[in-house]
Amino acid sequence: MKRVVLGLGTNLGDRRENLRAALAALSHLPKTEVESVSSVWQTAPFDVPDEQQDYWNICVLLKTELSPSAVLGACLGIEAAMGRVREIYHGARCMDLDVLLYEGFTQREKELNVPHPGILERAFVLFPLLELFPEKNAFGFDFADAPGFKDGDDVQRVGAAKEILN
Ligand SMILES: Nc1ncnc2c1ncn2[C@@H]1O[C@H](COP(=O)(O)OP(=O)(O)OP(=O)(O)O)[C@@H](O)[C@H]1O
Ligand SMILES: Nc1nc2c(c(=O)[nH]1)N=C(CO)CN2
Repeated sequence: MKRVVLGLGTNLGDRRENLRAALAALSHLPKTEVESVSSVWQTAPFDVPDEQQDYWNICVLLKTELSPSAVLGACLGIEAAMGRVREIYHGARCMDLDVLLYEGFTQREKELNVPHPGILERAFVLFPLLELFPEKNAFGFDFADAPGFKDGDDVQRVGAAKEILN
């Protein structure tokens, strides 16, 4: 089993229901277990082209026997099943699933770029990620001093996933 970290974000429609639906779908993936889920973080839209609602972001740690490309395929499938439409670059979306980290795997391709190149720059990823890995982690990343924490004023903890998403 490999450990995989996904980043989820939603800022269109009912953000609570969207995160619930995505987590339910992840829990039904074959050969995969959801090991832990970060708190829900409300974050100002970062690097977007228009006026948008705040995001709700979480990170999810999975254990899986799926390959990196199968995990990506599952993420894209969940986005599609939830009705995601891609029109504008970084437009508002009901669900975005990013493969942030996959244990023992690095690939720099447009179709699958892992570790995700934005991790250290994005407060909306760093806050939930640091909750999953408060100390050392198996991915060789030191999140604690990442530059993205400078945007921490725009990040608010909504609550534990257990409370908010049950
Ligand atoms: N690590 C990754 N996780 C998810 N998708 C990836 C990854 N690396 C490359 N991709 C590719 O990116 C495409 C998804 O782009 P999408 O429109 O969701 O980008 P975005 O989420 O808006 O931007 P960003 O990647 O900056 O967060 C997918 O078709 C996928 O093939
Ligand atoms: N706060 C926040 N901003 C974003 C997010 C996101 O998940 N949260 N996702 C983006 C494109 O993937 C662009 N900007």
